[in-house]
Amino acid sequence: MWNLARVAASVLSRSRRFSTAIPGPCMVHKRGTDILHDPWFNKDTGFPLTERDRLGLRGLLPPRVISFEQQYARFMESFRSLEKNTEGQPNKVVSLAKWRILNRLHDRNETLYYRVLIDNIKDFAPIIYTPTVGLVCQNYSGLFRRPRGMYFSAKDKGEMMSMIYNWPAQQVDMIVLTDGSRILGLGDLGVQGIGIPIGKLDVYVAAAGINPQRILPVMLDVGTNNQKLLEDRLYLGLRQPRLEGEEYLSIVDEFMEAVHARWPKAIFEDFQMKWAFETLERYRKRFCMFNDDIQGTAGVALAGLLGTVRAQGLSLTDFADQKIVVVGAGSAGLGVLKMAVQAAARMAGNNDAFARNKFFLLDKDGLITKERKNLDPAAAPFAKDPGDFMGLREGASLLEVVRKVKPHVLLGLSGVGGVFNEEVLKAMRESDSVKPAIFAMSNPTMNAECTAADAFKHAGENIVFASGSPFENVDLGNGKIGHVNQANNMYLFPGIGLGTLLSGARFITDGMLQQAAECLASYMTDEEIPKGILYPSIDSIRDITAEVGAAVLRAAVEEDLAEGHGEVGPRDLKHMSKEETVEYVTRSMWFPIYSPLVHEK
Ligand SMILES: NC(=O)c1ccc[n+]([C@@H]2O[C@H](COP(=O)([O-])OP(=O)(O)OC[C@H]3O[C@@H](n4cnc5c(N)ncnc54)[C@H](O)[C@@H]3O)[C@@H](O)[C@H]2O)c1
Ligand SMILES: O=C(O)C[C@H](O)C(=O)O
Ligand SMILES: [Mg+2]
Repeated sequence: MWNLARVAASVLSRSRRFSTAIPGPCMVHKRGTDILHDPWFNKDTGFPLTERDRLGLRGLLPPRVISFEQQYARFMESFRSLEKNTEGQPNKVVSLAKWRILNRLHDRNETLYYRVLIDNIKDFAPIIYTPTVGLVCQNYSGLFRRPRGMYFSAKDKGEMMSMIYNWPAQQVDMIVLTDGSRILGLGDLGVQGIGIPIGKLDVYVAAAGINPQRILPVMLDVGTNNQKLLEDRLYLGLRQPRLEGEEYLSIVDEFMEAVHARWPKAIFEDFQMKWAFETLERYRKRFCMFNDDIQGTAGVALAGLLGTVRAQGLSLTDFADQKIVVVGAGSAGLGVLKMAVQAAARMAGNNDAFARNKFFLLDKDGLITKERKNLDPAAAPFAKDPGDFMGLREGASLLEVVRKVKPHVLLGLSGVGGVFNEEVLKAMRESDSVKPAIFAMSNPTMNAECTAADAFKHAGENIVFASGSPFENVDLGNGKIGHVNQANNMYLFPGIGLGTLLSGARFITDGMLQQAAECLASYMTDEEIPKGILYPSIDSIRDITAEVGAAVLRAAVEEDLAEGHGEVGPRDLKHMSKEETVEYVTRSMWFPIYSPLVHEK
């Protein structure tokens, strides 16, 4: 059950900072320029003289040794001057320039890259992740300089088991995989979608402290149906239409078996988008995997929805009475509905039918009812009986639904920018809630269902607002601020991944995901919530991830799924208190500092 007592405990733990122990030595099998060209080991001008001797680097670098702090300051200075020099230029130009400077550092020196990323996560997350990552994917073939991650294509059929051994790392803990068929709200971007696994795994490193030597971004290229890309002479992917049906699944099956054979404990995240539900069902009991668009998004949205109940001064059990209009019946929207209905049903004493009654689902053809032709089986459980709510008919428009339902929450996961137009937002003024909530969760920024400014302007100043991509807070005048929340699955996926990894569980269960959502929901205090602050600041993402990771780990222990990780076995995990589990998760996070390098043949 949703437990407000957690709130107090979680606030206490927020003062705790992650520790930075003195690093142990790191074995390296290379020497000389090979080390300088390897971003995992490269320290640029930071190699101490003794290490330069040991590793055959003397003379390959300018003589002065620069400290890590100085290197950090130098990078930040160049970043700030780039910001200044690009002031006033089009958004796209500025965003790509910022991405390039970070990407160059990523390619050269990962330790420094992840350190600046962690320390400046609020500023840099929008560059390496949403929304700029969308722009990077759209332009990937032109931006391409060097590969990152692995590419498996339909042409590799029969070869994947051996290909997987081409990856240089001995151990991989976390894999993010896409087939590029639905990249944010930008559609099919084919091989260019690799930017998403790269960006998500950067967030895994920054937020969850997954060791960057143990991550693997993967693109599964089965073709693209994007005609523009197929005709683009720079396009780097397979120039063929997407494989479908059994042909498609046989490629994914082969890939899954190949990876599992080498790293049976690796966790997969964010599975194929178009095939999201089918692959989730197909693999979730055989492999340690989850689908972030379905499951991560659901948890983050649910945490926000529960926050809106608290913001209205109601008790959490009142969630069961909230009327929620979900716009978008894809992998994300259906995932949110499923989890929200389960939570509402629990609160209403397991009355599933009662809970469903309060949810309204729309897609591009309007309100989904049981009369819908070719009703998607995944949407069927949420389809309304036509006419049963104030005469709402099959295909009713969003405006009509909002006007009649007067929902407490309007939640968009449609991928369509601007569908919450002025009329729809104005209709939300008639909401039955004292603090109506508007969640424009589609990414990137251009695809958000509305902007933050429009939401406060048209729906009123008393709303609670959340968006998938970041927006600035809105100045409402007279010293009042309209707070903008970022309802993005980045609040949960790092903790789900890290908690699962440390638990050693072989599967990710609904119970583990529910605990993750519940943990995030209880993170905000009773002082913050009435101000419309539903999620913590991204600045505290490591602390949040430690809490979420611990919640996931403890759920795995409770379900008897935990097999332990490294030296810490299942019995140790069982005996850890909640606080000790959070400490353990925090201690397990990799933190970027230069380790002494020792050459080994
Ligand atoms: N904030 C987050 O954490 C988060 C997480 C996952 C997905 N998303 C975003 O959600 C969006 C959708 O993702 P998805 O995987 O569900 O995509 P999808 O393609 O599976 O589903 C899109 C759905 O929107 C519906 N739709 C299209 N046009 C519409 C319109 N004009 N009015 C109403 N509905 C309309 C479609 O019919 C479909 O049901 C994307 O923009 C994605 O970036 C955000
Ligand atoms: O990538 C994001 O920012 C969130 C989500 O996974 C999405 O697909 O939009
Ligand atoms: Mg996604």
